[in-house]
Amino acid sequence: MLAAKAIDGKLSRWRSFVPIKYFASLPAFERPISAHEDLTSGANALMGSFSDTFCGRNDAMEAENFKNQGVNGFNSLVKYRNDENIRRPSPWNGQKAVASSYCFPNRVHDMLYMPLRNFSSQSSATSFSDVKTKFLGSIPKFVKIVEVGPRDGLQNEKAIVPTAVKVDLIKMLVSSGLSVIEATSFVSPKWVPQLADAKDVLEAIQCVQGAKFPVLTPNLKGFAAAVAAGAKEVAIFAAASESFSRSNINCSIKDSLYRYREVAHAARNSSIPVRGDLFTNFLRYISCVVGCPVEGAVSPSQVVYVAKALLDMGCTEISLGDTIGVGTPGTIVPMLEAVLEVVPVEKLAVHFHDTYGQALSNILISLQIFWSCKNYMMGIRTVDSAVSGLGGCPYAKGASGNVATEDVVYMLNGLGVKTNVDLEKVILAGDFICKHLGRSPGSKVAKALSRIPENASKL
Ligand SMILES: CC(C)(COP(=O)([O-])OP(=O)([O-])OC[C@H]1O[C@@H](n2cnc3c(N)ncnc32)[C@H](O)[C@@H]1OP(=O)([O-])[O-])[C@@H](O)C(=O)NCCC(=O)NCCSC(=O)C[C@@](C)(O)CC(=O)[O-]
Repeated sequence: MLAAKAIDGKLSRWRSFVPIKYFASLPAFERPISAHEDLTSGANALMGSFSDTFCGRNDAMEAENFKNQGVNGFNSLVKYRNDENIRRPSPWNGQKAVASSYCFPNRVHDMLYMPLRNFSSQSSATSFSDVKTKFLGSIPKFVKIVEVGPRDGLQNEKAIVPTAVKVDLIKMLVSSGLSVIEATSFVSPKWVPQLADAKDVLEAIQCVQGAKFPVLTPNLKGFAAAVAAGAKEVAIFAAASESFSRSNINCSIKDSLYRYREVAHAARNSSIPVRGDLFTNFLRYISCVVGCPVEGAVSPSQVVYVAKALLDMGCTEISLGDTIGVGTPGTIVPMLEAVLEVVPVEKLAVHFHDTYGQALSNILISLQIFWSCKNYMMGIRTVDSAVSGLGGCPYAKGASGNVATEDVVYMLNGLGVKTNVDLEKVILAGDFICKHLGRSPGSKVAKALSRIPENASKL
């Protein structure tokens, strides 16, 4: 087991830019711990919130004991509090556990947190709209989900997925209502052999109606090949970190921007009718927006520099990628604030990997964020995700999958945000590709629903 100090040292790589103003209302312990707040003061704060919660004298003594044991005590305190939460009635909302016992037999923990809603992710409580206005007012009514599984997901698979399976997956995703599906990449097959069939995939889905199929293009060669295969939208991908740029596309940030200006120029000039339609969109990525596998924390100013360059060259949408999934709301908010200074909110998208399990909270804070000085009253409206949480980047060691589309849809349904995506159909698509890959679904929602008897679910 790693010593606590070593873990703390590793984590401090990602902790440089912690804002307090967005989190001022959080209890001290739940506020992001900044570099100068150590675990012992976290234990102090936890003890405070713990004592508030349980009030009893024994609890206070227990908490004091744990506190005196330093870091180990901190962990024991968390465990003690969790155990007590299970043993006692839920202290936060006073609701009794009502989940039908046959759904989660012997799962006291699940039952305590199960809302009184018969497995629906959507609140039926009348007071929910008040809560929504108070806390979730800036959340858009509609969120566009950009499905990146067939590209970001499959580029990272050890086994090469047959073209026909990729095409079937894309068709299933379209039938679920997803309106933008990143289909593949026109990159060097020596670098990403998993997507060497880009031309065949794109040609095979030309007749599929109902969705857009952007493809990644790292240079003019990729752009030309994509257009020849029928692409109507291309996405470029720059990095906010110098080292990642070199390992991912073999050139500096500056050189990559030069290449992308060439692609942008070609895109603008290619009012070439592409199989009947005009070439429409030129989009997208900045990788490593809060952390780089080589350099550690990435400063918001580096992201702003690249974002401004992409905007100036004509990108219609800029997706901010936490490529290795190290961000928390504590680092995502200052990065977004900085980028919103130069890019209008309606042109931004977020792209989170779930390595540390932070993706949904990062999405939620991105939907909530608004830039009061400029009167943006709504947060970000475009979210990337991958069916079944597929993904990772072959050039970002340690990056795990993208946030799962199923989990994002479930959360947005729960918030009453429209996506036009049918959760059940995405789950089927996830099941299809996971069976092919020989693994169980990476989506928590898909896993949970697979455990519930069919007639118990009202989703
Ligand atoms: C950019 C290059 C091509 C430079 O690679 P290079 O080796 O520096 O390029 P080069 O110009 O020297 O060419 C080398 C060879 O590649 C060929 N080539 C050159 N370009 C192409 C092309 N477009 N399509 C097909 N072939 C190409 C070229 O013709 C030549 O072939 P050879 O003469 O040796 O036979 C390479 O580094 C590359 O393909 N990198 C792509 C890496 C990649 O796809 N990474 C994953 C996507 S990024 C990501 O996942 C992050 C993101 C977007 O999801 C956001 C997030 O998660 O946060």
